[in-house]
Amino acid sequence: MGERVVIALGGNAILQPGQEATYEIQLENVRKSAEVIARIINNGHTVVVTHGNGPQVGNILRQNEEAKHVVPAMPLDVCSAESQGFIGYMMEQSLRNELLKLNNQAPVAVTLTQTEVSADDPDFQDPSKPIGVFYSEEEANKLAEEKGWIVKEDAGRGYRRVVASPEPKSILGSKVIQQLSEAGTIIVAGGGGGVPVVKQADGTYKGIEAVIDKDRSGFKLAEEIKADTFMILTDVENVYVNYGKPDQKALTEISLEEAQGYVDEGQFSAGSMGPKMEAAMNFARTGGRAIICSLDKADLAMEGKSGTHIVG
Ligand SMILES: Nc1ncnc2c1ncn2[C@@H]1O[C@H](COP(=O)(O)OP(=O)(O)O)[C@@H](O)[C@H]1O
Ligand SMILES: NC(=O)OP(=O)(O)O
Repeated sequence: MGERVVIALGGNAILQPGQEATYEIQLENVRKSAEVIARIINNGHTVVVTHGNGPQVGNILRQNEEAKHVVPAMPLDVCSAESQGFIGYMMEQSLRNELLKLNNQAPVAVTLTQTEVSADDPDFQDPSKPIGVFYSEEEANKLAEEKGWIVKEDAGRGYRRVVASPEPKSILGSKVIQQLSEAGTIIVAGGGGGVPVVKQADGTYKGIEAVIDKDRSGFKLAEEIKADTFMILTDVENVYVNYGKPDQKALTEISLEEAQGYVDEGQFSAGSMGPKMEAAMNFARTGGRAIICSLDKADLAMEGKSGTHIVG
């Protein structure tokens, strides 16, 4: 039977480290992702796609800062909204085109989503979210000094600028996303984690400068719209124990208890697999099906034939 599945697309699905961030390269990456997602839809599932924006929002922020003497610079929450629009445009068009190739007429829509966070979140004091391009340690330190950036090492892949990444508390408008999804519409939502907003004393919302982790917001979205499955797509086929060591072992199906044991052993790096495992385990705790798998084999993973499955 068809399931309602939230798919969180990793940064690699839009731009791989080292690739030039041209429109053409990003569109082709998105098209390839859409090809796999279209197969899942064509197998009878209703998909809500959510995606990262780290490279894109970093580049948009930089464009704003470099051109601020010509055009006023926009704050980071507005850059986040711009990145959602940009990636949502590529994703909607690519999904529709790939579905058409399969003679599938499923309706596709993008919702520009806001995500509530707390202004008191500790990440505002010690930012952790890498955005934009990668630098050598030397280049990164020079930029930090010149521009007042905070830079950190990103999961062994180089140095990047970091910004605050508060924990998502709720997805604004998730009811509408749920209704559309229950009616069979394919939705792109919560892109880049959603635009971060805070609730004010009078109940109104306003933007706050941060970038939310899309695996954490993807879990919130999957929970709030009561999805059957939450699937995190990345560039490795499985989650591994002793990852990168000669005795690394692929995990195929693990219980929450087993997963917690590996978390306690420190098996999952903070800047990469850690947040994915945290999000997948949180969803499994709600009784749903949680999968971490490679983008290329997402359709197989959906049928239980690939990836790491965490069961509650
Ligand atoms: N235990 C582990 N098992 C599998 N991959 C791991 C593990 N620990 C760290 N990783 C790394 O996590 C990466 C995926 O995280 P990340 O690059 O942040 O994903 P994405 O950009 O796709 O969201 C993999 O490419 C791998 O190098
Ligand atoms: N917002 C976010 O998590 O982006 P990346 O996945 O690109 O880091």
